[in-house]
This record gives sequence, structure tokens and C-alpha cells, in this order.
Amino acid sequence: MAASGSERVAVELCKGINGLDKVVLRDPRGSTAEVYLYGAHVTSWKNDHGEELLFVSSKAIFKPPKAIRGGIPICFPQFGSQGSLEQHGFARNRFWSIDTDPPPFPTNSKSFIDLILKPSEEDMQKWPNSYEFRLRVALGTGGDLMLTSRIRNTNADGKPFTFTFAYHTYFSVSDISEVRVECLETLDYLDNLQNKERFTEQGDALTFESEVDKIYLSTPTKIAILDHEKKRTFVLRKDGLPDAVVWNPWDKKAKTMADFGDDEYKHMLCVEAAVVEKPITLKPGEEWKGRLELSAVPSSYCSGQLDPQKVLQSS
Ligand SMILES: O=P(O)(O)OC[C@H]1O[C@@H](O)[C@H](O)[C@@H](O)[C@@H]1O
Repeated sequence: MAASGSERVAVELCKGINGLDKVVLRDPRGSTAEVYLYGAHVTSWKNDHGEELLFVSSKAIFKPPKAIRGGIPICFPQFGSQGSLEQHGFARNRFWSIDTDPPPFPTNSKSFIDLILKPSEEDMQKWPNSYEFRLRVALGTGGDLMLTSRIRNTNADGKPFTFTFAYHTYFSVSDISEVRVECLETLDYLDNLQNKERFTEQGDALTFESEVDKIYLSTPTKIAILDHEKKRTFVLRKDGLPDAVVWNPWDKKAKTMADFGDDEYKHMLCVEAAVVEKPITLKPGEEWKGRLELSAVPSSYCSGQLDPQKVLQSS
């Protein structure tokens, strides 16, 4: 039967900013997501009201070798600056391919795309390992955004390799000073602003009034980000990703970043599902899987009345 005029394509390949290839995913109820092949970078996730849920800087540079500022950069094979590679590794500024024949991977979604990254000769000079990195980006019914990474060691010489990783998600928030993050309180963290020293979080939910750059360790599989003004809660569910990085550059650092507006720190928060403290080691033939699921639900949150369990259960 021919598709009716109103029927929209669930997966569409088209051109984005600067002519870069991007894939648009559409859910029948109206949610959408956009993924650039440059970096396998999710740059947009909209709910069924067309509201953007991710932050992308108005100054983002959609041009190699700079990674796109905002959305969901993929940090691999190195998170941050600890290691011999460039900050956050190279996966976020490589051109990925569409994986037309991925190994079986069940899904309920009709709107998804499989991307793959393999090392170039130049990459092999920097990081002499052979791998296949498969990323599936899917929109679930109800508009949830799901990212699954499968990284396989394909070294022919029997060598294991070790990596760290993050989904460096930039959430769009109405006003950072009205935002709370639940489920990380009482946990240990490494503070990037204090030589990666280890501390224990003491307070209630996290709130924000200055620069923050912390790596929370052994975090629960669910984290909630409550946007009081928008009456919206983001729920982040993760698997295979024990750590969670929380980052906001605040005003001074923002001014030093060429691809970030001076006041944009007010409207974003990075909460990054990650593997940092205990890197992953894969022997040849072994595969690692890291999964992130994001949903945005209306929250009836009022200051001081939040029961995080209820928020998480209601989603
Ligand atoms: O500017 P980049 O390389 O995208 O990194 C942004 C930030 O990313 C965070 O994940 C790091 O913890 C910060 O230290 C860093 O400043």
C-alpha cells in the first residue's frame, strides 16, 4: 500500500549545517532526534510538542576538527585529559559511517540508526588498536532517546586495549540556578577543579551556583535532573556506565570558550553517563556495551517536597 501524504519517514538522511550529513529520526507521535555522522553526534532531541530538550550552543562550530558544542558528544577512547590523546578522545571529531549490516540487536523502535567507526591509518598512529565501535541511536515510543554503544576489540595481534568513555550529554534547562540533580547526593566524587581529589557529597540534591566539574563514582543506574521553572524532569537511565560527570563552566570559563556564548551556561547542564574511574579493558574478540536512555517527563516538583523515588517511579 502506498504511504499516505501525511505519513512521515521514520529515518531520513539529509544535509545539516555546513552541508554535513545528518540523520533525522521521527517517532509516530511527533518526537524527533537528529544525529550528525560527524562525531555520531546527537544534536537535537525534541518532544512531541516540538520542544528542544538538548542544549546546542549558538556558537557551535559544525566543522572538523572541532567537536560540536552541545548535544551528545561521544568521548572515546579517552575521557577528559588523562592519557596521551586529545581531550575526550577522537571519536567525537571523526566521520562515522552508516552501518548497513549491524550484528543482530533487538529493538522495539521503528525509528533508529546504526553508525560505525573504525580506526583510520592516522588514528592507528595515535592509538594503535583495531576496533569496531557501533552506535545505535533510537527513539522509543513515548519519545525516549536511547543510545547503545558496542565496542569490540578486533586487534589481530592478540593485544588487549583499555579505554574510558562518556556520553557527554548537554541538557537544555530554563535556568541553571533553578535546577536540582537527584540521586548523586552522598556519593564520592573526583573534583576536576581540585586536582581530581576525592570528596564525598554531603548535601541533599545538587544545586548550582558556580562552576562545577565533578566525576561522581559508582552512581545508581537512574539519575534525575529537575528543572523547576520548566516543570520538567529528565530521567537518565544507564547500563554499563558506573560514573556520572556533572559539568557547568559558569561565567568565567564560558568567556574563555570560543564556541560557547558568555551567558549560555545559564541554560545548560552536562550530566554525562561515563566510565572513568575504572577503565574498560577488552581482549581481542571481546565486546563492551554501554547504554543510555533519556526521558523527559512533566514534574510536579516543588522545592522541598520532592520524593526522588516517586519521580523515578512515575516515569
Ligand atoms: O571543551 P571540551 O573538550 O568539550 O570539554 C568540556 C568539559 O567536559 C567535561 O566532561 C569535563 O569534565 C570538563 O573538564 C571539560 O571542560
